[in-house]
This record gives sequence, structure tokens and C-alpha cells, in this order.
Amino acid sequence: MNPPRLTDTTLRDGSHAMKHRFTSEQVRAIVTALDEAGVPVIEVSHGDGLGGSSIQYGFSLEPELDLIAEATRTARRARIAVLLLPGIGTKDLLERAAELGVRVARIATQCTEADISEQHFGIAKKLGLEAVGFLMMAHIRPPEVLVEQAKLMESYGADCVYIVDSAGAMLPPDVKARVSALKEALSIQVGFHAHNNLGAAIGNTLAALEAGADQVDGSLRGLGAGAGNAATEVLAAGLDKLGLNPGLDVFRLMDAAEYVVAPLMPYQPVPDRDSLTIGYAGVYSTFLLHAKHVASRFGLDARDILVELGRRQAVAGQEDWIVDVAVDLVEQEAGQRHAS
Ligand SMILES: CC[C@H](O)CC(=O)C(=O)O
Ligand SMILES: [Mn+2]
Repeated sequence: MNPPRLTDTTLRDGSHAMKHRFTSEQVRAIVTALDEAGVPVIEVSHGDGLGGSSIQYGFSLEPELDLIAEATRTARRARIAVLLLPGIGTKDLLERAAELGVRVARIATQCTEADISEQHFGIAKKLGLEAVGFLMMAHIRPPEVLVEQAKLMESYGADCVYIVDSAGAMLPPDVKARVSALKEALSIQVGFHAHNNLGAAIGNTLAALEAGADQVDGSLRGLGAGAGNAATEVLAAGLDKLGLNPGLDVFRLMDAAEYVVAPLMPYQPVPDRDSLTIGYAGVYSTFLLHAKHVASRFGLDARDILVELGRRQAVAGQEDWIVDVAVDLVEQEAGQRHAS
């Protein structure tokens, strides 16, 4: 195992948990703390990436380019990264981020849709940015499919491709299989981004390192969507104990989590009933509210709907399946009653 490069995503994945209400002052405090603790890459964007501020995904309290500018002004050593989802973020926004001093573009697609990212990798490379690919919801496809998708990103110019456990649905064997398949097939770096819905974010990240991952993500106190991410300070402590500390100041990160981030968090992300259901079912967290509404209309348990959606491998954008599943479950129940 080698010491990994750590990207902290408190100011991007954490934006989901903050309902996109980070302020410049908070960005300054968090970037200062991470930078002083030796974190080499700090991601700053709306939770849904550049251009995410909208009625659909939730408006940012302050314009995200102002937050990004604050981050690049503040960081002394760390490189600032942004996330971009093709279809949400635009070329113009990426150019403006680069002008503001952003050095890393992380380009995210569903794990079966890497082909929509070619243009975006091209733009990022043209702007002189490091380009990192993010294969989201990677639990829904086997390693060989992810290899094909990662190879597409590599051919578009990616410097690294991440396996992204968006729903926190993986366990260590799932992570190892996927990361080692990419390591074997690619000539570029491989990364892993965890969510904690099954309580396995730290264990999964360590499993990714065992499988050869070069880059991993964390966020202070695990601040992130759903059950949150692997906590940066916990990861740093674990890496240090394994002799894999890439230069992180563990005590400073503990202090940053405790005194800078915890006081501004609206809640501590944990695998509660809802987020555990998401990880257990392996579905996108945005399905939860819709499933709850449909469940109450049909007299069902939302968990049964979500588990069935996971079995059918529904991905974001297929929310219309929720009603189909509910109808099928009601019919199944009626059939069983009739038979008994
Ligand atoms: C909507 C983008 C998403 O939050 C990216 C990510 O961090 C994930 O899929 O886990
Ligand atoms: Mn995430």
C-alpha cells in the first residue's frame, strides 16, 4: 500500500448536507484549517457541481464562484478542485473557475455514461487542469463494465478515474474488486470516494488502498450527502497508524473537525433509518422522498419500494419507476392474498 493523495470534499459533498448554504467566511475557515493540516486538494463547489445552484438542486446562499475565489485566495499550498457534471456545469463556468485559480476538475457521470464526458475532459485539459473522472453509483455495475467506462475517460485525457460509491452501498469486497480491476486495466491513477450508509466508509476506503487506490476522498466530520463521507480526520488517523500518512497533521485535522466544522453543521450525518435504507437498497438518495410519498399513497413501506428499485438497478432520472414498482408490489400482495 502507498500513501494516497487525499482530496477533502467538505466544501462540495458537504454542501448537500448544508443545503448549499456555505458562506465565504466558512470557506475561509475550512480552507485555512485543511491547508494548514497539509491536505493537498480541497474541493469547493455546489453539491451538484458547478452550475448546480438552481430551483432543481437548491440555490447556493452565496454565488459558488465567490466561494471558489475565496478558497483559491486562502489556500497557500493546497490545490482547489471543482466538480462538474456534464449537463449541469458549463464550459463557461469551468473557464471561469480556472481563471480564479482552480487547478483540478473532477468530471462526474453515472457509471454507465462516461461517453458524455469527452468534451468536458477536453476542455479541462485545454485549460491546463488536472482532470479526474468520477464514475458515480459504481455499485450497480460489475468491475468489467466499470473498466470499459474508465477506459473511455482515460482515452479522453483523464489523469485519474474514481470508483464512486454514491449510495454507500458497497462493502470491502465490492470496493476491492472494482478498484483492482481498474488498477489492472488503466495506466492512469485510480481513486475511491466513499459514503457511509452501511457504516463502512472508512473500512471501504482502506480496502480501496489495499487494492492499490492512489487517491481517496474524505470530508471533515464526514459532512456529506446521505450518511456522509469517510471522515477526513478519522482517515488521517488510520493512515498514520498504518504508516501511510501522506503528510497530514492528524491533530490539526481533529481540531478542524471539532472546532471549525462541527459547530456549523446542521446535523451529524449518520446511517439513520433513511440513509441506511438507501445503502441497503443501493439506490440514489434522491429517490427517498418520492418513494415515501408514493408509499403513503399506496399503503406500502417505502423500504420495500426502494429495495425493489435497487434490484432493478434504477439510476437517477428513472424516478418514474417508483410508481411502477408500487403498482407491482400492490398487485403482488393482492395475488398472495387471493392465493391464500
Ligand atoms: C450529484 C453529484 C454527487 O454528489 C457526486 C458524488 O459525490 C457522489 O455521487 O457520491
Ligand atoms: Mn459523494
